[in-house]
Amino acid sequence: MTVNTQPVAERPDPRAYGLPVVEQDQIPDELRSLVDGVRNLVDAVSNTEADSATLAEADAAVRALNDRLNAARREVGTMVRRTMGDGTDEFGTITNVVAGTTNPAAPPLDLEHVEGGVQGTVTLNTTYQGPPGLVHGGWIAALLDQAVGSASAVETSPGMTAKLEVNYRQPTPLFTPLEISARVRSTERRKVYVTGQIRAHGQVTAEAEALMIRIPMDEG
Ligand SMILES: CCCCCCCC(=O)SCCNC(=O)CCNC(=O)[C@H](O)C(C)(C)COP(=O)(O)OP(=O)(O)OC[C@H]1O[C@@H](n2cnc3c(N)ncnc32)[C@H](O)[C@@H]1OP(=O)(O)O
Repeated sequence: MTVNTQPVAERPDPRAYGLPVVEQDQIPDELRSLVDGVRNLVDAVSNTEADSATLAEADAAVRALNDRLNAARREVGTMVRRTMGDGTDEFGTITNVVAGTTNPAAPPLDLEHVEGGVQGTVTLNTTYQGPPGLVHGGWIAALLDQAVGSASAVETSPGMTAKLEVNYRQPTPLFTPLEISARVRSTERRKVYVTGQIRAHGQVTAEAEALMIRIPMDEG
């Protein structure tokens, strides 16, 4: 049977779709620390003016580490279950490029469930730079896509983005706390209409209107 009612309280368990699931609180502290360290490493590499000898030494060390870490890899599609501050459970892809717990390319963004959707704060460094000192427009869209997807998932059930329209109202600055928020506005069968905003210093810098299509769920 296909679920056509909304909102739905139950979320599908990714294990039913053959995907491995890791509990967020079972991710080792050492891996969390490594992710943070590599995030800082990417920033350092992006901006370094170190001499050639230092660069060659760093290159050799990083290549050796790659070999050691690649010796044991997770399955593609591995999911992580996170319990938000209010007790709502959310499943996400563990390497999601915007909010994946183990992905150093993902900025440190934790979206929390609030009435009608989600919100969170993130500060971006030059890894996310587009124009000088400003966030790349593609990353602005990515942050909004994640926020509308997460809002739709926690307010209804997980889905895919069918449409995302972004309005870039003001330049979005680096090194500034950005408030990311999204709210579900309405639902119609599997269609979920969501809006999202990014604010810096209380001013909207970008906003989105999105259509999410909920994944059809078989109920036995
Ligand atoms: C916590 C997790 C957060 C994750 C956030 C990240 C989200 C993402 O980035 S997802 C990745 C980007 N998106 C994609 O790759 C999606 C690619 N597209 C697809 O897979 C499909 O087109 C998909 C799933 C959107 C819809 O396909 P399908 O499930 O077959 O839906 P379908 O049965 O055709 O349509 C269902 C309804 O949606 C409508 N619809 C579907 N696509 C669109 C569209 N693009 N525009 C308008 N309406 C649409 C249909 O008209 C239909 O409406 P109605 O109920 O009125 O008849």
